[in-house]
Amino acid sequence: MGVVNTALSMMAYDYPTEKLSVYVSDDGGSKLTLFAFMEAARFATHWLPFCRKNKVVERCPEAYFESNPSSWFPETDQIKLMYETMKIKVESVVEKGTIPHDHITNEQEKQAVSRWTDEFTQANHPAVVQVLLEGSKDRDITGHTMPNLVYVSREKRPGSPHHFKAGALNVLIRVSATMTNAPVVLTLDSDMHSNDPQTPLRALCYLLDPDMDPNLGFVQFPQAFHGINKNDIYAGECIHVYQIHPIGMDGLAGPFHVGTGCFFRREVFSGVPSRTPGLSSDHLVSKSIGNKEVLASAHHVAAWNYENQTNWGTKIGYRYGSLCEDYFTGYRLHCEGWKSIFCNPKRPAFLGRAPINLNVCLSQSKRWGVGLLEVGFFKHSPIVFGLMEIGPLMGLCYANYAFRPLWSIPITIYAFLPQLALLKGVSIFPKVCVHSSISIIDFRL
Ligand SMILES: O=c1ccn([C@@H]2O[C@H](COP(=O)(O)OP(=O)(O)O[C@H]3O[C@H](CO)[C@@H](O)[C@H](O)[C@H]3O)[C@@H](O)[C@H]2O)c(=O)[nH]1
Ligand SMILES: [Mn+2]
Repeated sequence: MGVVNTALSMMAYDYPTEKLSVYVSDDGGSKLTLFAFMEAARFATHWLPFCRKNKVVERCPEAYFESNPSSWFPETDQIKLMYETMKIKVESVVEKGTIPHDHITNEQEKQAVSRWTDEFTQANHPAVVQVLLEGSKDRDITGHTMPNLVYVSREKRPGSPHHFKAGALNVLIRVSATMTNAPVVLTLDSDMHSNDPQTPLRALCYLLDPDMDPNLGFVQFPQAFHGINKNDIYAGECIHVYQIHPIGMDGLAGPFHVGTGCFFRREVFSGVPSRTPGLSSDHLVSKSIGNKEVLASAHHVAAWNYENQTNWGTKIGYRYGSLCEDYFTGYRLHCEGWKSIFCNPKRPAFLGRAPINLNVCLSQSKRWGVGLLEVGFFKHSPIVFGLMEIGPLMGLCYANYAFRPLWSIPITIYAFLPQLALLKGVSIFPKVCVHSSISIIDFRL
């Protein structure tokens, strides 16, 4: 239900629905996820007008109902019941691992689910691009246009590299380019939700401002979290990464990309003209997203071998080669001359989940450590490539992170050495001579 809430909170943005398209990437390739989104699409036709009519600020349904809103509207009980029913239905389907026949209500849904044949596995399956809501056709219960909602599960074949999240995002960039090709793209992780319906307007204020540097490539919002334990014992909030350093970098070429909560100009991903003419950032999509041709090209660009012999991952799209694809991609964009801006409104634009147990925390730290060193010690190292491309200060900012995992060596030594020295009675610090003298500092007012 987490990712359903992510999508619903974005679909309910205060933004003309006919100009809004939400693409969901399911890297697990599960028909249960597709089912959850079919249900979400139905619920959205009630949720969106409810939020609009009552000017609800908290547009993530789970967070809204959890917050026990003080201003209870006449329809709140009804919509809450609707949400709870959907949640129970989806959770029971996920628990059973299969979708009962009576849960499939129309031919279109039946056809979509039938693509999960016996051979369909998580690591070996064709691309699935399913339009769940089509702005030009679907209406909410008040007759208002719905935003587009598209489910995407890219093709996976055993033995072929899929490049983790960077690969998934590149597929979404291409699929959205063939279907709607909006000039601004927001990326949001599945463990986050929008916390402020005005956020697109804030980002557009920067991106559309004629006085702004035309090289402004992305507007980065900080990551903020909910559900962190009181003392945040695993330092999951990472305030220096998400709040402090970006403010400093904002005075230079701009903050780094932190993987989520970021509005990009689509152009930044185009790098050089791409293989399919329809994928250039300025082409206008004239056909509806349900059109057969459009769907065919969406499936084509989500194929496992589409990127072979192309510049995807090297010169265009999210860059491959580091487990920290966000840091690496932002860095390469800065090196190409793009600028970024930090937008940190009082009410957090997005809220997400941070690691709250040791296991998750360690595996995240390990992944980040490996990802950062992959940048530090290879071809595009900030201390060589970076210093030349973005100058000493930005180069230093990026190098600070690329080599940060090396701190683990002195820190580990420091954690054990004093205790060992104490047990052995060896002094590890230089001896200090204490002279028997007394100094008096006399302050007079
Ligand atoms: O093969 C993969 C792996 C991950 N994801 C998605 O990537 C996102 C982030 O993954 P998560 O497990 O939440 O990683 P975190 O460590 O919490 O993520 C932080 O660090 C990542 C870089 O390591 C960034 O991409 C994230 O934006 C940043 O929040 C999620 O939406 C996943 O669904 C994929 O789509 N495919
Ligand atoms: Mn996460």
